Amino acid sequence: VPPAQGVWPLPQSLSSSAERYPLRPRELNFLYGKGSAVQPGCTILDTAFKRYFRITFSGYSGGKPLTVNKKPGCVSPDRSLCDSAPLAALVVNVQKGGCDGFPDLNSREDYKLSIADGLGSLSAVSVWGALRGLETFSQLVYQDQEGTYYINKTDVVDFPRFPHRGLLLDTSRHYLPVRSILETLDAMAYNKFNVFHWHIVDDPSFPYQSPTFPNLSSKGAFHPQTHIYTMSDVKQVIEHARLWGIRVIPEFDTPGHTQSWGKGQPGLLTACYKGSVPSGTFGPVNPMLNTSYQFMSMLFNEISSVFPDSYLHLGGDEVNFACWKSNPDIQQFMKKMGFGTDYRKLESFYIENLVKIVTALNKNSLVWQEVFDNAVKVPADTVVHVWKGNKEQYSQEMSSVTAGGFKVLLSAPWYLNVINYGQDWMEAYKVEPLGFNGTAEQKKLVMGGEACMWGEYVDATNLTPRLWPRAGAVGERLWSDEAQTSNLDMAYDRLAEFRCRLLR
Ligand SMILES: CC(=O)N[C@H]1NC[C@H](CO)[C@H](O)[C@@H]1O
Repeated sequence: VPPAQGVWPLPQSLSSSAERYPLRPRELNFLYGKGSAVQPGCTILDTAFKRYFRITFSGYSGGKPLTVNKKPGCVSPDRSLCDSAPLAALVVNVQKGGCDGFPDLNSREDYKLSIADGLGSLSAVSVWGALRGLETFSQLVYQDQEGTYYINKTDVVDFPRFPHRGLLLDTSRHYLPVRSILETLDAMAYNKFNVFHWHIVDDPSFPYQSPTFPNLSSKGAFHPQTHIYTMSDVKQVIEHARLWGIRVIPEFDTPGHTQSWGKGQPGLLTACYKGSVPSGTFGPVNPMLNTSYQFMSMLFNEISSVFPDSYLHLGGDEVNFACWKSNPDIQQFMKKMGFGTDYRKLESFYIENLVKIVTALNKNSLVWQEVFDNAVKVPADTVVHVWKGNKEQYSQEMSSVTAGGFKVLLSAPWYLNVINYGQDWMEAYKVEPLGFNGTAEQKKLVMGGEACMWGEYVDATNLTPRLWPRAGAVGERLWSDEAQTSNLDMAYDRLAEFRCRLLR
């Protein structure tokens, strides 16, 4: 694969020529341009320069400068006469200042990269775009058979097709050690993903250590000391992600998927009944008790200060009404509220109250599609996350949600926890997020999507091989131009090359 074609995801525009420049690792400098609004001392780029030096020259052992080799077609016996001068520097110019912030949905990730006449120049509007350009630069460098590093004369103008390009990890079905999360963030950056959707708690375990409610993890985690995320673990993940330009959006899924919550917060979940007596099992959060909302208010108040992103994912998926139906107090409450026997109204009552709590904390909400399907009244800027059904069903859902005026994210065809024999990356690659019936206005409401790796059968032993390079197919679909990425054979060659890079 010609090196420039190896860049993954494919840039919006890339042109390169046979002209190439050798690179001497010990002589190449990443420099801030004189006019750059960002200068040394910007942690994000200072650390990125170091990181990308290691990544670009990952095969380099620091030995003597490698012999400089022939330019193609060079006939002089004196090899040194043949090569162009080595690339001396990559000069980075960032238009807007700001290095101590966090990426968000509106961050500018576009950049321009040109390698010509022995000089590399990278310009970007923000540091986040500069990070994307550094990733592309690192993928343009290659070694010839003698090990000399080269980069071809190249011009790149690039920007993402969608602003929300996410990956969900589920740390409840199986605990994932922090190092697995950090490694995943690194691989996400190589694929230009920019959102880590941390599905941090669920039915089986509650590993998030809440300073406000320490019993939630001490009673609800798989192990109260070893299978938890302390505040410093959480802050380490958030900072590591920030340095890569990746947002961290936590999901505390309620009212369903909350079995582990009940261990540390007695009285929070609905007691299920068998006839007229409690069965001893528990169901969704009890939506009729004020104590439930007081608890949620305190917990989400803490979560809002721990996680800086302006979005929180509230879940709202797969609420099983059977337990609510069995409980005589709930039955009483349904009558009092005039909900009749429509338990979707009770679910809406709960979600509406929760969204009010979260909105009061100045956070925007992401919710799974059931919240929309059950006609829950939510603020207009709530993002609906489509996850159910086959192509026909999720396309219909995308159409309905955007017709309702809501922003939308697509995950349904990208449940990578579902594995098949062979090259199933192709199915993920062929997805067209805008392939539903709708007006141009509706299409503008598609913020992007997320690949999901649910943890029922995934832990640190198989997470990475199950995720990569399959998730790369989603990464290219969400970053690159649709028309330029419709050929599976070309994608195969580039993805194979990219996988080799990942293995370095
Ligand atoms: C929104 C959503 O996906 N909810 C559940 N659906 C099935 C998944 C496994 O494929 C997980 O169990 C997940 O918790």
